[in-house]
Amino acid sequence: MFKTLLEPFRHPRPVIELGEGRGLSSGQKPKAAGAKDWSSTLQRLWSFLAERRVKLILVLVMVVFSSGFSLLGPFMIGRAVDIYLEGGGSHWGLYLMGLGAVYALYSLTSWLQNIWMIEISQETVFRMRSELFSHLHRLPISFFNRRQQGEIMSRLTNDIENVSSTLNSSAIEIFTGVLTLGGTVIVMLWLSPLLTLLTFIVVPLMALGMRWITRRTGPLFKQRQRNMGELNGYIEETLSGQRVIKAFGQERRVISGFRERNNRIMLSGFWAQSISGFIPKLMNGLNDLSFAIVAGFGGILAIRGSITVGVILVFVEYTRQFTRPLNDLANQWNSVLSAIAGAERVFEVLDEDTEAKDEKAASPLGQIRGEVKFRDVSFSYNGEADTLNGISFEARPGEMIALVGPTGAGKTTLIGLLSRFYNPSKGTITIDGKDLASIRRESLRSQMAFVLQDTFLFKGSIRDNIRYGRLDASDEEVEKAARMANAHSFIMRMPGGYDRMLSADGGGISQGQKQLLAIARAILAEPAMLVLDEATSSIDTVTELKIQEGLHSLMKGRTSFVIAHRLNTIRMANRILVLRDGKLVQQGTHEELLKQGGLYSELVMGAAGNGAKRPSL
Ligand SMILES: Nc1ncnc2c1ncn2[C@@H]1O[C@H](COP(=O)(O)OP(=O)(O)OP(=O)(O)O)[C@@H](O)[C@H]1O
Repeated sequence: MFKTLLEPFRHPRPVIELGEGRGLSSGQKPKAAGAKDWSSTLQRLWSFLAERRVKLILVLVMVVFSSGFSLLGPFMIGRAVDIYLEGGGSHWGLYLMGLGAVYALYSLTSWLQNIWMIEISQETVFRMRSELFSHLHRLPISFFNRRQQGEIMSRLTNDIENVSSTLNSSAIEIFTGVLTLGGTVIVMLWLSPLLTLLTFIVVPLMALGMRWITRRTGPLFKQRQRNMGELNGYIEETLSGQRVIKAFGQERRVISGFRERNNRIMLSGFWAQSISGFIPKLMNGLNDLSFAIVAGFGGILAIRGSITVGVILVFVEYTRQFTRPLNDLANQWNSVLSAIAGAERVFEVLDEDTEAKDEKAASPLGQIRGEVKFRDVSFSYNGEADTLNGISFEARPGEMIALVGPTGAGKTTLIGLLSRFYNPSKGTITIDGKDLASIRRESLRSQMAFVLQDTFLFKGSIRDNIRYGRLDASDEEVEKAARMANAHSFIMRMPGGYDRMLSADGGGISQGQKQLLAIARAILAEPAMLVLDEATSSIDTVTELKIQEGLHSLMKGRTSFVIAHRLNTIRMANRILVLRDGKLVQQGTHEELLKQGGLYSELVMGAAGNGAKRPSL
């Protein structure tokens, strides 16, 4: 066990900010965060807090009061003792009554500062969380291509929670600590500069000890946050991949993968907590030392008559008060480090570029006819090799265009460009003669509907899932769309009909039924243009026929782009685009292309050999 725990020290893991998911090559690893990064993270965190500056000022005022009252307490005790010893009558009793009032006010001001600080911290993390979530939804598809969902979620939950709990508890402690420390030193110097200097002997020792400890714990807290993100990513991936894991009997491997990641969290957590656990011990030891110094030297000074016994009492109490905030600050430092690590990971996502902004002059599209032109369009994912190369074609309004070609030919990428998920690196795409780059994304996508292979259904009723196509559609319109999509009869056969609740991602219904719901959803949206990715999974002939009919009603009068896998669909197309290695190698109707021979004929022959049902088109 101990050998394993020592592992991070023998082979320190490289600092990898976003793990493999981010797609950074080893030469691109981000730098380890230094003090400069911390200060810029703290500045940004401050910019969030500063929005609540009025409340913050109130908290500070309460901190000043409560610190003042906590300083006044021991002073009054000392005075009461001195007055009693000097035989000063009943004055000492008045001091004790005043002491009661001071402690009551101390409790009130502490309570107010706590309540207000909790409010500030909750509002701050609420804004951070909202900003992060809306930023995530403005990020380009390429961002999500590079990352695990669970890792992203960990930033929204764990990391923000870390910031929240530190703001809740540590911020007050730090304000109070600094103020109490300052106030204590001033009063101590006023009472006895000599004793104060003697108390200060322990300060350099404290600073050295703290430096030693935090230098070790800081990176470990950061590591723990990263490990937590990694584990969450792994959990999400393995839960959503349950079917594949079970089908390939990979449970053991998955569990051992989990154990490995869990172990990393345990190790970084163990060392971060264990080393930071030395802080109170160190502080207590040094506290006792300064206590002994003050008591010993104070006693000598009192015997010589330079100070009173009351002053020694006050001093002993102040010595405790002097080391306590230092102790608190030291303890809070670790949680501050952990919050900084969390905030850094949140800001990292906030710094990601959102989808390239629409050009200033970008205009809304207006109702489109659906004439699409690609002019010498090229595109590359990584800025190196072209995924699409010199593509030119035309789709007239209402035409159905089938995209065919071997796997990896670039069919999905072409559709991605048409929807402006990506921008072409060369060439232009126009809709009704307008350059896509000059059209607002939102107005473009609002006129397009997508029926993709991996139809996504949300947790909710069948009706709500269809209504996702047009939120203001009435129940009658929803049912009409379902009838046109051929989905009505299967919906009515289900218990609950349209109100039947689906679990997340349409659990509880078949692939074919999911497709029919997706078609109904698209029909309801009444788009001017359609993008269909025909399912490759085999569906029974009856359902397939229903899907074909549903698609037929959907495509009528709409410019449609279909990534087609079935000969029946392809034959229906007004034009077929044949892609190979990112190039458009042939285009025409089914008959024209068959006459030409070439890749299309080969694909169709292969398909025929395959039983003509599922060609590898
Ligand atoms: N996000 C991405 N980042 C980098 N390369 C990608 C990305 N998506 C696809 N590619 C690459 O681009 C090429 C074209 O992929 P695309 O998905 O467009 O092909 P496809 O014709 O739709 O294939 P399939 O029929 O298998 O779905 C492939 O070589 C693929 O590896």
